[in-house]
Amino acid sequence: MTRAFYDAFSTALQASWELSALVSLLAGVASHHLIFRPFEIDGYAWQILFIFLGSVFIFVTAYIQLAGYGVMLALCRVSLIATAYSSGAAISIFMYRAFFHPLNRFPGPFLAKISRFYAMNNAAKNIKAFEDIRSLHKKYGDIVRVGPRELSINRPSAISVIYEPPTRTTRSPWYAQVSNDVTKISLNSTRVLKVHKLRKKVWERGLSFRALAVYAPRIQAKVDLLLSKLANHCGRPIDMTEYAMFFGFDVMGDIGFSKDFHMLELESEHLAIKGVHESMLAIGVLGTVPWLLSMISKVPGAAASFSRFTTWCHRELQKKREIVASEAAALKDQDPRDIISWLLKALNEGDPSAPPGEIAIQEDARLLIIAGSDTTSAALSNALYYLASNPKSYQRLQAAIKEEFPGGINDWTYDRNVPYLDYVIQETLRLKPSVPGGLPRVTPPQGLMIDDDFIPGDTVVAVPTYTVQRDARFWSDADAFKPERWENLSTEKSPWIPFTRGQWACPGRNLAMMELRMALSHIALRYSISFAHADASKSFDSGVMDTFTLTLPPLHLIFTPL
Ligand code: HEM
Repeated sequence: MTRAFYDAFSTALQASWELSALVSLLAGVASHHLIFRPFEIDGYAWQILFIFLGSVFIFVTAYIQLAGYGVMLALCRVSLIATAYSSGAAISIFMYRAFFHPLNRFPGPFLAKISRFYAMNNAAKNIKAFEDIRSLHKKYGDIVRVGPRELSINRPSAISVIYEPPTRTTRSPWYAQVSNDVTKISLNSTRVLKVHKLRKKVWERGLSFRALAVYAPRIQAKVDLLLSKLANHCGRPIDMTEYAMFFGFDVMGDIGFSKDFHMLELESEHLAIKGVHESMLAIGVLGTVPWLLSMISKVPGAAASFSRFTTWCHRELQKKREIVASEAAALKDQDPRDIISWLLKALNEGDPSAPPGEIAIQEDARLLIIAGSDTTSAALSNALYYLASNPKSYQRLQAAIKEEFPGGINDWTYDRNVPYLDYVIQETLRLKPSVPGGLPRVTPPQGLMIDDDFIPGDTVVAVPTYTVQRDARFWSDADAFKPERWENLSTEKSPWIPFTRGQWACPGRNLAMMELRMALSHIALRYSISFAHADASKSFDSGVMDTFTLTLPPLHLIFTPL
């Protein structure tokens, strides 16, 4: 058998140059249809590259050893084979995507059909993927082919079909950038429905109303600290993007780990958090081509700045473990005091909803800081931007809060409901959702129907959050900030999805609302707000970047005491 293979291989090597090129070309076409197309290879880019290079090496050696070629001739011959193979694969990919793909009946830019590099090129130009998608929908309609196998679907009816139970969609390969191994990834990267559902339970406990009651005084303390910084800057410009970011991370450090980043106190960014922010731009651009981001993130040193944050999280997790172990007996009947302790408690008690392994809890530790900080900070800055831009809405907010708390700040308690405050937050998250892009899901093999449109199986679909939340067909005066519109609207029945919906929805929604309500009501009771200079409003609005979460430019405001 081995001998027969050896003889056949040697004979094949002797084939004419034309025949070798033709066979290699066909092998490229076959690889596309038998491997690249049916299998999810996004996470294996390095392996594929190494197999390709390894094959080149084996062929060069074989031509020299078995066919008696000189080195130069062997290199030329193998270059021809490699080029023919790559061309076969590339031509096949191009032809299939451009002319034979089941998504061909959906409109979209021609280059988007061919490659995700189209989206990457757009994202790299202005880092405003959410605006790019909105323009595509204006041009092409409700369903746009935004990638070879990607559809963006700007319809309220698509929200329930794609995201809400009993949807049969799953998370797309975008979520597999770290790994597909459920023991090595965070909740947010988990794509297996059953595993995700189980893991989500412990997060829901750690972010339940009962848990929030334990965290509330510490959030209040951070609000007080933020207010003291505003008092120090009274009447002078302050960059609220920066201070809202300090606030968001300090809160998550505290209720996530019972650890203080001291960013508000020191008025500077913690080194570990700087690492996160330095990586955001790359995520915004490279995230448009998931296999490339996955590939680059595996290059040693490529994620150096992010690894400062990873190191911080691992160290804090380790310390926390020791604290939880030493306090276990004393605190037996008490609820954990921070989110990571809920996860550790589940792990220690063998609860099936605990992170399934050491790496999984490390990933969750990172997730809890990242998911909870920039999202809430962006919402706070954006709310202040809209309130400064719309003095009437701000006065109405102040009046509504004063009506509930006639004694002012000393009278304030969290348990009293101020509907207009929630309308302000909802309207802010409608116009500027902290996660503005559509969250990609894969349709089940049998496909699915959205109204009368059949979406084929294995298609990556998403409802573009920013676009659907600003569509004039679903919102009157869609681009205007009008908190009062929420008097007659429900967040669940409108195409309002800043926290997304269903099983994958944000478990931190109530915590975010708590932080935002506390911060905004305290500010409204104490200060009037205005822009620091004529350009402050415009430059803030136009400088927003889509780096998966929003990255905001400086927001220069002046707070004047009432
Ligand atoms: C205004 C603030 C916030 C917004 C707009 C927001 C939005 C979102 C969105 C859209 C997702 C889905 C992401 C995806 O599927 O890829 C998500 C997931 C998540 N969020 Fe939030 N979030 C906010 C605040 C928070 C806070 C304060 C926490 C607290 C830790 C948090 C924790 C999480 C977690 C753990 C997930 C992953 C959920 C899962 O995979 O099932 N978020 N968030």
